[in-house]
Amino acid sequence: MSVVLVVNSGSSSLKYQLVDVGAGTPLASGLVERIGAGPGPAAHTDAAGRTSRDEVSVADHHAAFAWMLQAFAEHGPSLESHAPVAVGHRVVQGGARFFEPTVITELVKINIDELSVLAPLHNPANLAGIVAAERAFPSVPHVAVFDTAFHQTMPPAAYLYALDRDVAERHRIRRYGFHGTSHRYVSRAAASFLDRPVEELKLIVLHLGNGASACAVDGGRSVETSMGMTPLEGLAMGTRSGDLDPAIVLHLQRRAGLGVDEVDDLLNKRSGMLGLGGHGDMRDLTEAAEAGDEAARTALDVYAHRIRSYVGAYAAQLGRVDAIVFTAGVGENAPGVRAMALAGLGGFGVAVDPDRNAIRSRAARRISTDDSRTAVLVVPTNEELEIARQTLEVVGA
Ligand SMILES: Nc1ncnc2c1ncn2[C@@H]1O[C@H](COP(=O)(O)OP(=O)(O)O)[C@@H](O)[C@H]1O
Ligand SMILES: CC(=O)OP(=O)(O)O
Ligand SMILES: [Mg+2]
Repeated sequence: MSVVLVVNSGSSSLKYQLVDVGAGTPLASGLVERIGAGPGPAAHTDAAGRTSRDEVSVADHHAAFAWMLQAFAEHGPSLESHAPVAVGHRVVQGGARFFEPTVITELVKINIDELSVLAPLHNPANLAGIVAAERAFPSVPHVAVFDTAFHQTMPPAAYLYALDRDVAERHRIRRYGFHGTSHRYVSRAAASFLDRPVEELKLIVLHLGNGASACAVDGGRSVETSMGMTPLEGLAMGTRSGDLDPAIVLHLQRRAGLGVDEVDDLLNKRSGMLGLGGHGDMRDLTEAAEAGDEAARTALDVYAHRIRSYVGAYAAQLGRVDAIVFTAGVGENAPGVRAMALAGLGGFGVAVDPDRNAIRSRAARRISTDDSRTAVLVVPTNEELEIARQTLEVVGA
């Protein structure tokens, strides 16, 4: 059995999953929240799906790992009989430097740290998780799997901003794209569902989670994606604005008197569905909209409108679309959002079947009508399994 521990360290959370890569199944998973911010929820789920919940005050990522080790010891499975052969880390920003999963050395850590200027909200937390995990698991290799890696195949026409070339190069300003691990996994899973080689397919993948991004996948390679230099660009998200006129940022500083950090906070944490509709969580937002809340309804309209714009743009870039694929928390679980996003596209050969769309399932499925020229699919993502597989490949276990 090849067991890999997958770690996704956020600024205030630690998510982990122990994966049996051969079987493709999780042996355990868990989450510690509100790291460094007083008492917060923590949960550990064992292989049988039993979840034990706790309320913990963890000061930092080291303490979060200590909680995790304790949870394994108390609730299983045992990390002695299911010892991980490697630890795979989600790292958000790999810049133009990392385009493959990479065994973590001191030099790699310096590079991840240095790339923090391009992902100040993500890379420092990823690095803190790596350092803590190395201490908890000192005798196995640690591997970084980058969100940006899959998008390194984008052509310059897609990744360049129309900025002064010297300024852009000096500051490494370009589109990097994120959620690559998910876009890669889902595009392959969609191909396998359609029973066609991914090399033959032109796909639009819509990863709609708390963060959200669209990706045009041509022959299995990312050719365009909606997130840019940072995960702020593109679709409207739970709390992030997505696309804006850049002059708005200047206006907020010049006229509204906001400082740089205040603008950063506004655009990343208080905008999107939260800012427009009062709820950053799609479940709460759709509930409010159904109860007649006008602001929530309008926010949903904006969310769907933005997705439709990207679908149209990517269809034009690809020249043909074999399938549009919904994934992640919202994409997998919110039929109303899926229907709104693709409404009115019948003239372009995209037709969602309302009955198929309403079916709740955890399996990959088709939700388009039989005569829809473009298939519309729901394909659950599994970033942890993909990270575990790539980790195992690099360490050659
Ligand atoms: N049944 C559901 N209906 C609507 N939205 C859902 C449902 N389940 C989860 N979501 C939404 O999915 C989002 C979280 O997606 P997820 O992929 O888990 O995010 P992330 O990994 O980026 O934290 C939240 O907005 C949540 O409300
Ligand atoms: C990169 C990114 O936006 O990640 P998440 O969706 O997990 O916030
Ligand atoms: Mg996610």
